[in-house]
Amino acid sequence: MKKEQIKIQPKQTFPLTIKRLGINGEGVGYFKKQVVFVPGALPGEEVVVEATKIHPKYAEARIKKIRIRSPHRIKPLCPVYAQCGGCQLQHLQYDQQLKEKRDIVIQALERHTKLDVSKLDIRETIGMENPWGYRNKSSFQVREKDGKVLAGLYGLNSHQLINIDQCAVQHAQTNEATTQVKKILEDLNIPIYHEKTRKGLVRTIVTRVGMQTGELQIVLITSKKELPKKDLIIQEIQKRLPNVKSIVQNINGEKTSLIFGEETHSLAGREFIQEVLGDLQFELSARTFFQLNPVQTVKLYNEVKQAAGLTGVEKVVDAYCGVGTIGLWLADKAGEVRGMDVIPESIEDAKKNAKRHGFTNTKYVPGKAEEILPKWVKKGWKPDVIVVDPPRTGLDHRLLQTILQVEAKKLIYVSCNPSTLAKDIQTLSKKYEVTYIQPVDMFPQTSHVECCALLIKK
Ligand SMILES: C[S@@+](CC[C@H](N)C(=O)[O-])C[C@H]1O[C@@H](n2cnc3c(N)ncnc32)[C@H](O)[C@@H]1O
Repeated sequence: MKKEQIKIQPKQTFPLTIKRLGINGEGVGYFKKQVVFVPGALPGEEVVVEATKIHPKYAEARIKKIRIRSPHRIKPLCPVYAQCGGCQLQHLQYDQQLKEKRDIVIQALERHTKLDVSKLDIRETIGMENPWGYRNKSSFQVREKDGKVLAGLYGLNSHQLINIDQCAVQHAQTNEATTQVKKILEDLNIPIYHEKTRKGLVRTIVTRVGMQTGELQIVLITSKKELPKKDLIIQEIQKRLPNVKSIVQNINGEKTSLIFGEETHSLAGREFIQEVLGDLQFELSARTFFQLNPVQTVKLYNEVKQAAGLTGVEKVVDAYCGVGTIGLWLADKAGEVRGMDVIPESIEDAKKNAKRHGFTNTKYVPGKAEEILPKWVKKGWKPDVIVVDPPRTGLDHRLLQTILQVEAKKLIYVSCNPSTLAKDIQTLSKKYEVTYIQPVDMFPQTSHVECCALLIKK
C-alpha cells in the first residue's frame, strides 16, 4: 500500500537541515520528504523553523532558532536588510555568494535539462573586487508620513515602503541625489502621491549616474503633468547636485506596477546623460534599458566577445539588443551586426550609438526577435553567430524554432535567469552542444546570477 505523505501544518515548528540555496536566495531543506523554503537560512545550517505558508508542492517557513550556524554567515552591512526586499544574500560572505550562484546554475540545469550536468564546463562565477555601491540607477517609491517625505523600496513580500537613506549597493551619487530630491520635495511642500486614495503627485524618484562620466540624471515620476513650483524644484536640484546634466519628468497616472508611464518631458538640461563602457560612449535617455552594473557589464561583454571569437567576416545577430551595447562591442570584429528590440527608442539610440562610433556594418530594427529573425532568414540572410540576451522569461518558442532551423555555428546565450536558460538549453540541445557556461555576478548581495553560455552547432 502506498504510504501517505505527511503534510506540514501551518505554524508547525520543526528542525531542518539546510541543503542548498534556492533560486531566490532562500535556504532549502527537506522535512519528511517535503521541500521547505526558509528565507535567511544558509546551506549547512541546522535550524528550527515555523511553517508560514503551505503550498501543494512545498512549504515556506521562517527561522525560529539557528542551532548550528554556517561558518560563512556574516553581519549584513545594511541597517534595513531584514525588512527590505532588495537584497537576499548580505548575510553570506561574498566569496561564498559566488560559489552558491554557480550552484544555483547547476541546480537549474539538473532540474530542467536531460544533460549530464557533471560533465558540463560550468565555470567559477566572475565576481567584483568591491561588491558594494555598484548600481548606477535607483528607482525609489515616494511616500509621506507625518509631514516627512520617505523614499525607498517595498519590503520583502509586502507593499510597505521601507525608507532607505543609504542603499549599500547603490552608487554614492545616486544615494546622495535621492536624499537631496527627497529634501527638496519636503522643503517645497510638493504633494506626494498616496497609493490608496490615488491623490497627490510625486510617485517615484529615479536617479541614474554615468559612473565614468559622473553625469547625473533625475527623473520625477508624477501622476499628473502639472508640477507646482517647477522652476524652484529645478533651481534647487541644480544648486544641491552640481553634476546634474538632465532633469526629466515622466507621467504615470495609471494603477500599475510599472514605474514609467508613456509620457516624458525634459525639465532642464539634456534629455540624456552620457556613459562610457570600454572604448564606447553611450547616450542614455530616461526610459532606455542599460545594464545596472557597468563594472561587471564590461566583463560580461568581454566574455561574449571571447565566446564569439570573430575573425572580421561573420554575420552576427544581437537579439534583444537594447541600445545596441553587445552588438557594438562586437562590431569591429564582425562582417555585419543586426539587432532588434521591442522598444523603438532603444533602436533609435542603437542607431545613433553605431553612427557616433563610425560603424557602417550594423543594422537595427524595432520589433520582436521572434518575428524579425524569421523574416531575415526567409529572405536568405543566414547568421554565423547568434547572440541572445532576453528578459527573465527566456526565448520565445518561435525564436527557438528559427534558431534550430537556421543552424548558426555559434549561439551565445546571455541570461539573467538560470531556470529559463536551462529550459531553453534543453530545447536547443537537439542541434547544439554546450561548450561552457560562465556565470557573472552582476548583482552582488542578491540572489541574481547572470550567465554567458557558449553553444556550438553539433
Ligand atoms: C536583458 S535586456 C538586454 C539588453 C542589451 N542586450 C543590453 O545588454 O543592454 C533585454 C532587452 O530585450 C528587450 N525585449 C523584450 N522582449 C523582446 C522581444 N520579444 N524581442 C526583442 N526584444 C525584446 C527589452 O526591451 C530589453 O531591451
